[in-house]
Amino acid sequence: MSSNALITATGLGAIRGERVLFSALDVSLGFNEKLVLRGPNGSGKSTLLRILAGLTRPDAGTVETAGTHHWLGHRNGIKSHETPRQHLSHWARAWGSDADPEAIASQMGLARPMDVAGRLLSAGQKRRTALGRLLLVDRPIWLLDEPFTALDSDGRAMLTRMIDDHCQSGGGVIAALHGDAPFEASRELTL
Ligand SMILES: Nc1ncnc2c1ncn2[C@@H]1O[C@H](COP(=O)(O)OP(=O)(O)OP(=O)(O)O)[C@@H](O)[C@H]1O
Repeated sequence: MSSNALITATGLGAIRGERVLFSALDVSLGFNEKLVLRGPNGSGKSTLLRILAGLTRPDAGTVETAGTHHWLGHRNGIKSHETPRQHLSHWARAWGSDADPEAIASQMGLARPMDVAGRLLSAGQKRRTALGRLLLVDRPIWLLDEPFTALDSDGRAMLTRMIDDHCQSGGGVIAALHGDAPFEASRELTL
């Protein structure tokens, strides 16, 4: 693996049913890089992110990583009874984080709904809660599946700053996106 890479994936292939989603695909992510994944619905962006996160085995190829990752899928993963404070506290404990979950929730614009159950949160509040997990522990690789979904303009600006800060401090991001990227992408990969 290149010493300049957070991720080096080589010869990746994924077959779903009769369909080859991709084959012989090489993907790399360098330090400070923002790689945007593009492609129509069903082209395999989520599948590729899951493979890079080690959640799904590729049908061909290898993935090498030089660090830990955060993966954020389409679903926010917040239980119906769980408040933003409880959700972030749970993951802070699970990951041995020293971060203050309440401070992170506030930073994510969740001071008001801090103690509101997940089932009552708006779509954007749920997404902000899920995004707060990225700040609980410092992991160099962020794998984000349509992370701007449901965010208002302030939320989009906030996530853009988070991504910029993360990459400026040596991390890398791969994000599947539809539409314009609110941040300046280093590279794009179309499936
Ligand atoms: N476990 C599975 N079994 C069968 N087909 C699957 C499975 N997982 C994914 N697929 C199919 O693989 C294709 C790629 O799905 P994927 O979610 O990776 O696409 P995507 O590019 O992320 O799409 P979108 O832009 O709609 O989110 C789809 O046609 C999907 O139905």
